Amino acid sequence: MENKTFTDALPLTMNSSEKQETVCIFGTGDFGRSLGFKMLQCGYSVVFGSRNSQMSSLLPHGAEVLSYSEAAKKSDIIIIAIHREHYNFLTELIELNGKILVDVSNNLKINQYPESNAEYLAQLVPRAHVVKAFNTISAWALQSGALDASRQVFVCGNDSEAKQRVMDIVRTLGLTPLDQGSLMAANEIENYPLQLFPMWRLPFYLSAALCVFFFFYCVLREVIYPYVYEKKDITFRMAVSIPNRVFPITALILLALVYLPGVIAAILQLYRGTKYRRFPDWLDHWMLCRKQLGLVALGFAFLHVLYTLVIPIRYYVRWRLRNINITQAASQKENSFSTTSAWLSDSYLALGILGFFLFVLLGITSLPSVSNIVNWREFRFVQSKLGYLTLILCTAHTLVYGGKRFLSPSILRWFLPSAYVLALIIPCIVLVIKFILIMPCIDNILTRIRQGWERNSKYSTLNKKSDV
Ligand SMILES: NC(=O)C1=CN([C@@H]2O[C@H](COP(=O)(O)OP(=O)(O)OC[C@H]3O[C@@H](n4cnc5c(N)ncnc54)[C@H](OP(=O)(O)O)[C@@H]3O)[C@@H](O)[C@H]2O)C=CC1
Ligand SMILES: [Cu+2]
Repeated sequence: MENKTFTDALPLTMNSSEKQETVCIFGTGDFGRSLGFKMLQCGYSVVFGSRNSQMSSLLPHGAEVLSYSEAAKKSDIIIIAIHREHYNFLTELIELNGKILVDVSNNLKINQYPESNAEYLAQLVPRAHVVKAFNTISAWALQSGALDASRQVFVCGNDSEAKQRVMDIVRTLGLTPLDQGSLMAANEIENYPLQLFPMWRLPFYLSAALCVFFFFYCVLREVIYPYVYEKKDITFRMAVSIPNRVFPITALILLALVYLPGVIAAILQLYRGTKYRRFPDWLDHWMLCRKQLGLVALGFAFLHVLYTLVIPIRYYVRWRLRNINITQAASQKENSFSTTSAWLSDSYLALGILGFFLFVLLGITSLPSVSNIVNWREFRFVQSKLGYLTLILCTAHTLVYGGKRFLSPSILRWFLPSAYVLALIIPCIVLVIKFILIMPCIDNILTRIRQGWERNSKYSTLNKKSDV
């Protein structure tokens, strides 16, 4: 990477004839310096407020350093790049009255203080207009220019003019401001950088739980059971064969779980007869992480493909094929060709390949760079229609692979059915309910509910009366 230093800061966006806007930054720490560097680059003139008003070699070239109160006089926008614990001295600065104070601070823990840092600042300097911004951008990213993943700057504040001016700065710095409303949103904005993969947590835990459960289930049925009853040591199956069951099963169940909340929501709407009631929190959260669930499912499907491709080079498989050949040669008897088996094997492979292809297509269309170029209707079409088609193909792939083998009672071991039978439960439930929901009579009611029609007309007349 190109090694930039603070002294290289040169205006990039403003030409010399334009009057440079002055911005004041309180605090010459890591963040204050990085932001100052970026602002100088973008054509602002920067004045630092500091306890030590001597110019240090660490500060960007072209910036001025003054005492806090002197610096505050230079600009009506002051960025407070100081930790909340040191805000106290700001109460004594009368120069801050009427100015726009930008709170960039973060905390070490979620909900560390009763009120957000920005609200606390607003209490300390009640006559200033406090705007929360920049806290999700790191000093390192500002300095190195590595802002690709985090160009979004959440902005909130009670004074809309102040907020607008801060958003203009954000835009000039090449970042994307996202207006989050009043200062009440500051708490959420401050908690945001402290969250670790919030939307990925449920998919990760769920897939880990499914993998562990199905792994031990398969080991019990396919390794321990033969050992107990036939004294056969087939523990080697734990390396490839069993994972190659666990991964597709996990992928199929996760894919079904992407579509399950949608059908639950539809059933809830049908039952309540209105769309004007909130879904329970767990359902809301589940709906919000469907994309992540789908991507994790795609990862497992990919693993299944890799594990399947190595089957021909496995020692056990080569040994078995050779033995069959030798036995047939010795007995001079050829196994007869079974058209049914050929059909079954080819169709489950074809279903698997097509299912995987559509799965990958679904994954690609969920990427922001792709979903941004299709409209909402096209996105819904791909994610819903194509998604269900993928689920149908993958379920059929599993069904054909198992065939009647999984369902015959003789395959029960310790009363446990094959893991594939368990894997098919949720996908089949989702597909059956979906099939019922798209039947014209039910689909009509659902469409009307979604257009705002209330089934319980007495309720709606009462409502209208109370509105009057
Ligand atoms: N570092 C980062 O990547 C990010 C930081 N932030 C936020 O920016 C703010 C500044 O962070 P950062 O620059 O990393 O912190 P630093 O500790 O590096 O800098 C804090 C600055 O605050 C000033 N300050 C004023 N009063 C005091 C005091 N009593 N004791 C100590 N320092 C004081 C100091 O400047 P001086 O010596 O000039 O007076 C000091 O350099 C924090 O609120 C942080 O949460 C937000 C996003 C990212
Ligand atoms: Cu498969």
